[in-house]
Amino acid sequence: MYQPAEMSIWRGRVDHEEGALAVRWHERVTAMHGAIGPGVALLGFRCDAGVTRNQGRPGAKQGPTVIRQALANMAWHQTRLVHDAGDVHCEDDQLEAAQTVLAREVAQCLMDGHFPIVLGGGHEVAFGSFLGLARFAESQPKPPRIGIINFDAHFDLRGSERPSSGTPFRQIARMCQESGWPFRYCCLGVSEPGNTPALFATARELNVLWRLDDEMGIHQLADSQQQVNAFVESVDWIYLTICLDVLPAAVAPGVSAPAARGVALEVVETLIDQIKQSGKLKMADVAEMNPSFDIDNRTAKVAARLVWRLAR
Ligand SMILES: N=CN[C@@H](CCC(=O)O)C(=O)O
Ligand SMILES: [Mn+2]
Ligand SMILES: [Mn+2]
Repeated sequence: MYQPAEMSIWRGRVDHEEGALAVRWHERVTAMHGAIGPGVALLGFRCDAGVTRNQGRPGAKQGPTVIRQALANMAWHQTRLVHDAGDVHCEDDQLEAAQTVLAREVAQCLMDGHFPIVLGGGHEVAFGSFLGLARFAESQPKPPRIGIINFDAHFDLRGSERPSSGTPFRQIARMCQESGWPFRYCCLGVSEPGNTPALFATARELNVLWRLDDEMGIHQLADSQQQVNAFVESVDWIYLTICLDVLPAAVAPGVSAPAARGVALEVVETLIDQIKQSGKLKMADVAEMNPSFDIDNRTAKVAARLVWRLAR
């Protein structure tokens, strides 16, 4: 289920006649195995099972490939090392097993001092990511308060028996309840037409903090920043998860459920920078990249740009 990095994917334009600073990602990313020090660890989660189970449009399995391809050609402005930590493959419908393997890999990256960025896959990636972070948290002398910040048009709080891309935060809430941990979840960019009253009721029951997409315009940025700041202040560690369908469909068409409105990229990027500057960000993932519905690699490029920014 786990496969080490396939480094042949890291290729792109070469600008060496421009001098020593003319460097792109494909010339700097190294394989995790044999890594020379802690850095950013890119880990792919190749999975269609979550979206398929959630009545969505499959294709996210190819997400990690197209995000890496888009990253490969980006200019290198990074100050830290970036390692490719390989991929977790979900075979057929073996979603739970794939999430368990992802958790193991994430926990290992964290133990080794890396900053994991997981490339999805549907949003079922979040349960594996959180499991890995929770495992690492348990190894700390003092258990940290973990806060989840999800940029998403959807709560993904479905209560279905079968895990899917629509259930990860409900699964996490259940796990927290069973373990006696508080569930701290902040969902930014929620679309009212995209979530039934039942999901809003669940969010209320679980004390979820949220902000609607139509409360996140550029003119409302200060209020959004204040809400994010208050949440960040209330926790020790942050797990950041970005569902690409939080962005307008014109910016991110390559997802299972494109957003009619969405939150502007400039707002999402500004808030991500704010979260990063807190120094509490422990890991991140980018979910729902689906190349089957992309237009001219727009979504892959925007996903890569977000990873680029997180990995600065
Ligand atoms: N991970 C995405 N989940 C959304 C999909 C909504 C849709 O397909 O319209 C959800 O379950 O609500
Ligand atoms: Mn979503
Ligand atoms: Mn989602």
